[in-house]
Amino acid sequence: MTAPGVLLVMGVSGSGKSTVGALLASKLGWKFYDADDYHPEENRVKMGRGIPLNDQDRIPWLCNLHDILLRDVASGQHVVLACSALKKAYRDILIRGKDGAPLKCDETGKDSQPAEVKLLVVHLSGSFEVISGRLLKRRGHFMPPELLQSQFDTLEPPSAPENFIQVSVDKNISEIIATVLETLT
Ligand SMILES: Nc1ncnc2c1ncn2[C@@H]1O[C@H](COP(=O)(O)OP(=O)(O)O)[C@@H](O)[C@H]1O
Ligand SMILES: O=C(O)[C@H](O)[C@@H](O)[C@H](O)[C@H](O)COP(=O)(O)O
Repeated sequence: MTAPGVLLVMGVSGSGKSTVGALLASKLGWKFYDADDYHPEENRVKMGRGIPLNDQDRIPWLCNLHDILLRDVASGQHVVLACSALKKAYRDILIRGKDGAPLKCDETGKDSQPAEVKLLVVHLSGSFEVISGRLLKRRGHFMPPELLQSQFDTLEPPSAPENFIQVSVDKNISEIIATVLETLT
């Protein structure tokens, strides 16, 4: 497979995005972003109070991430992004920004290309039981485990024509990493 500009590691809270994403970035020598680090304070406070985010809360956050990805990809930087990206519309924003794919003109203004991010989505998929068990053991994180049901309710697993693979969280971390790396080669 031609390497995508960006590997998006997505899934509900506790599915392993941060752990898997950071390891993949380190193995690949790619830059790593954890989308959690880009939430505005009000989103963190809201989640910390046990209130799920809504589209209004998430869209500006995703637009900001799209801009960061586009900037990196344009400079030839490959990136791994760990981000919940629960809905297809959210993944579309990561790829194209909020308003679809604006045309990016070259200096002469003659040729243009869509300002899209080429994404391979890695969906870490698992049961409520397995993931809630992991969240209950996780310490020092702002996301309360009680919000997990809302994450499952919101989740739209990727499907064709999205460019994606689904990997079970029942595998151990090394197996997950190996599966993703095999897909990339
Ligand atoms: N495949 C796995 N097998 C066992 N434990 C895992 C696996 N993936 C993640 N974990 C553990 O589950 C917890 C949640 O993982 P984390 O990477 O924080 O998830 P997320 O970023 O999706 O919220 C962490 O304690 C992590 O060590
Ligand atoms: O879209 C969302 O509702 C948020 O992104 C939400 O998913 C949250 O940020 C993380 O799930 C918490 O962090 P972890 O995913 O690391 O638990």
